[in-house]
Amino acid sequence: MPDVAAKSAALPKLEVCQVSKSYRVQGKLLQVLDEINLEIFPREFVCLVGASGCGKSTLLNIVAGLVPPSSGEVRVDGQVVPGPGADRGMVFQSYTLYPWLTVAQNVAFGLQLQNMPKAQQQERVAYYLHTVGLTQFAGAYPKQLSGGMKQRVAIARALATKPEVLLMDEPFGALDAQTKEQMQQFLQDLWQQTHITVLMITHDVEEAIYLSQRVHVMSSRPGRLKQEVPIDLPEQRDLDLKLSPEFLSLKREILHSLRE
Ligand SMILES: Nc1ncnc2c1ncn2[C@@H]1O[C@H](COP(=O)(O)OP(=O)(O)OP(=O)(O)O)[C@@H](O)[C@H]1O
Repeated sequence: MPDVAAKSAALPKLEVCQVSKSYRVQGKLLQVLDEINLEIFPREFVCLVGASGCGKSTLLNIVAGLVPPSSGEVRVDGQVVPGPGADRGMVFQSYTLYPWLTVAQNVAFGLQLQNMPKAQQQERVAYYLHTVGLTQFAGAYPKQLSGGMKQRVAIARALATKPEVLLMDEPFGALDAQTKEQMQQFLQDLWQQTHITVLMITHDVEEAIYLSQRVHVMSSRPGRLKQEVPIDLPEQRDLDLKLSPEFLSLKREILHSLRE
């Protein structure tokens, strides 16, 4: 975790500046997000937690450039981002692999769009398939994979273009409890290896604490960031940590904040 001095010296990797979002629904203005300000520093893993419908996906989609904000802006390395870009890799909750492409072709998809030479693509794909432990499944099709494996392919695909920030929208929300815990351990280990900057949304408080250095709690209607909770737990984590008094105390604090 960046200590306070190191953090203040570093420039933010990702900035969400005064972002608000409203939709017009049946002639009325529905304010979904109200003046969201957020800074994420290089190598940080930050989670947003909030009740269903509080605007988490809307915020992440704005950061990804998939939805325009009504006001405010998003910056990566200090530059305003006007739309989607290879600097932000995205992993969604639902499986978004192309069923007609093999695992390796799915991971190569963004590289092809960048017109990367074939040999370099193969090298990059092999590296990221190894990173997510799926080398043996390079030639398999998505329908031959379990839910957890599909999400590992989606993560490899998002990482393959070497984004500055990885954005994750409830990536384990569709998995059973046991697979979900395995994937949390997998993502924790992956982050230890790559130290990529991550912004993830989840409504699973334990998952947020286990994975992050900071958790932001969102309130609803309109969505606001109401509390920032630093997660002062050791960087190296295993699942037993979830039973420790420090972990349970953080969980209590965040659950209380969500209920207020
Ligand atoms: N395109 C849209 N038009 C109108 N309203 C929308 C649109 N997209 C989202 N909303 C509304 O914005 C609010 C926030 O939705 P959003 O999906 O961002 O919440 P969320 O916190 O991600 O919810 P969940 O955890 O259930 O996925 C909801 O009330 C939703 O109905």
